[in-house]
Amino acid sequence: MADAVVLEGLVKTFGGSLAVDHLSLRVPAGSMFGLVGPNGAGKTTTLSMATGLLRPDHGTATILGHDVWSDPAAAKAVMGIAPDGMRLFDTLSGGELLQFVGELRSMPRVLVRERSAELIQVLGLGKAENVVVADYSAGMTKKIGLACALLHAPRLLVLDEPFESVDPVSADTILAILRRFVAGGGTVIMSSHSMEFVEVVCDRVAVVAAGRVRAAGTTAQVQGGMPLRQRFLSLVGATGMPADGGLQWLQS
Ligand SMILES: Nc1ncnc2c1ncn2[C@@H]1O[C@H](COP(=O)(O)OP(=O)(O)OP(=O)(O)O)[C@@H](O)[C@H]1O
Repeated sequence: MADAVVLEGLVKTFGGSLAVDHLSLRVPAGSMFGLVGPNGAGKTTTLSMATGLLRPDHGTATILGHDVWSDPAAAKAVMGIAPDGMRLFDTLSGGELLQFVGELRSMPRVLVRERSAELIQVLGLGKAENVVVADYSAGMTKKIGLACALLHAPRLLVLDEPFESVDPVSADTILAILRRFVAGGGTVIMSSHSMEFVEVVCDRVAVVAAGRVRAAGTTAQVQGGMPLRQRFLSLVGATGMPADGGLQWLQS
């Protein structure tokens, strides 16, 4: 299987502190790929460098054969991204935002209208189509962000926590959309903190900690015969409450 994403030796330092440390990763085309790791592991920084939002200090990112930093237009044409906390033009309504994104992508207006109507309906945003995005709930914002990422029918979707804040019905819908996308040859990379979810949904997974890949492969390979949560904790080193019980004052 050809690789949809190839990351080689990515490095990013913020103010002398290493966020991503010579990270290399391959994501085969047609996979539903989960990127997991503790808070601050470097997932968002990695995805930002992979999608052309953040310039790496070192290393390369190649999307479907296009180098993200030497040929950004070609790379960005084939991907749809919904990064965490992405600033949307939130003074626009959901419908206007999709029109605007379509224009940025130089899509024909009729096509944008057709696809927007379908996405808004499927994602259950019908009542919110004419409401400004600033007034959306967290889950609605997630869904309109996904609609923006899907509008131009990309071949790679890069999603930061796509199911966070989303209700179970909408999560099922989003999952069905992503599965259909992958069945059609598309590739999805998603970051997530839900091990149970990644275990069920993703056919491949990479565990990142302190800016490095600790394990990567098919989900079954990474699990090594144990629940992903357990494998994750053993890979990243579980740190929890001290055995002697910290925070004694909470019981006072
Ligand atoms: N713009 C920035 N300026 C300074 N430090 C940053 C910046 N962005 C990220 N970092 C630091 O880089 C490290 C990795 O952060 P990153 O957001 O990539 O982690 P993450 O794995 O996505 O975490 P989370 O699961 O909490 O979202 C952290 O130590 C973070 O404080």
